[in-house]
Amino acid sequence: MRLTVKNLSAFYGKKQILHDISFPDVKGGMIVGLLGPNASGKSTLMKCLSGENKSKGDVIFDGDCLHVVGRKKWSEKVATMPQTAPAPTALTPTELMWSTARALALPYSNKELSRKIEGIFDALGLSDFQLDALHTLSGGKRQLIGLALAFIREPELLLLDEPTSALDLHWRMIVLDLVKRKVQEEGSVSIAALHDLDLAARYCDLLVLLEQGRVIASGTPQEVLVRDNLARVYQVETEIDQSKHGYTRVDIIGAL
Ligand SMILES: Nc1ncnc2c1ncn2[C@@H]1O[C@H](COP(=O)(O)OP(=O)(O)OP(=O)(O)O)[C@@H](O)[C@H]1O
Repeated sequence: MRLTVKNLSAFYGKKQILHDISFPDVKGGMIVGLLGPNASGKSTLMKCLSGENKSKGDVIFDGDCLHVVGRKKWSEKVATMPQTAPAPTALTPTELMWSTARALALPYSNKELSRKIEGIFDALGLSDFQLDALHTLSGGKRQLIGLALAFIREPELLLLDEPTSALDLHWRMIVLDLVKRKVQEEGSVSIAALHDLDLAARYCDLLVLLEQGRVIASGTPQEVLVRDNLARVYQVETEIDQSKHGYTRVDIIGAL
């Protein structure tokens, strides 16, 4: 599995939002972190990679070029967890999972689907809530259901738009540990838009730092998370060090 993104540009109407986005090829088993301040283009890039938004340039995954195979075939391999959690309706998580899987015509028997849903709910701590109406669940739990809906598709390319924004510290780690394990075991690729730089440093193999729709830096966390990049893009003064567990750590001193 390999994802290539070269010279990707995207527009809303006539306004260009993404400008010639390129980053190093992503191999199976890797998590890519998309970083950048509000409105830098992370969600737009996600939507281009999922095929939801039109784009120009080269987007090639597992030998298929997005702009050649078309959205329908592309979407068979891709699942997105959008920035917004599933709406707080009267549906239960179980009903939502079943209706989504059947609407997507996922090729599982009832028994297989039931087992898969059970496994995902178990991994995400949702088993006790599976028969509760969504509107009775917390924002964090509904965010986890958004992730469960992406997992049920067993995608080769998993796109996560701020997947942990509503989660507490414990669940942030559980979710990203799970994504890491999945991509490593399945050889799939995940791209996650993240605001938390320490989580990005800890879980991502490659970081892509955006500013106003352009790539400012891409590479390993050590290469991208440096004082000058963070001062330029986020207007913050930082000190960067290594935690004793070997992760890059960003100490934010203050706004510039
Ligand atoms: N549907 C749309 N129509 C027109 N412009 C849009 C639309 N969606 C986003 N934009 C613009 O595109 C730019 C990039 O937005 P985008 O949502 O991709 O940024 P982001 O980095 O994901 O931001 P955030 O961190 O706040 O979620 C912004 O200037 C935004 O106003």
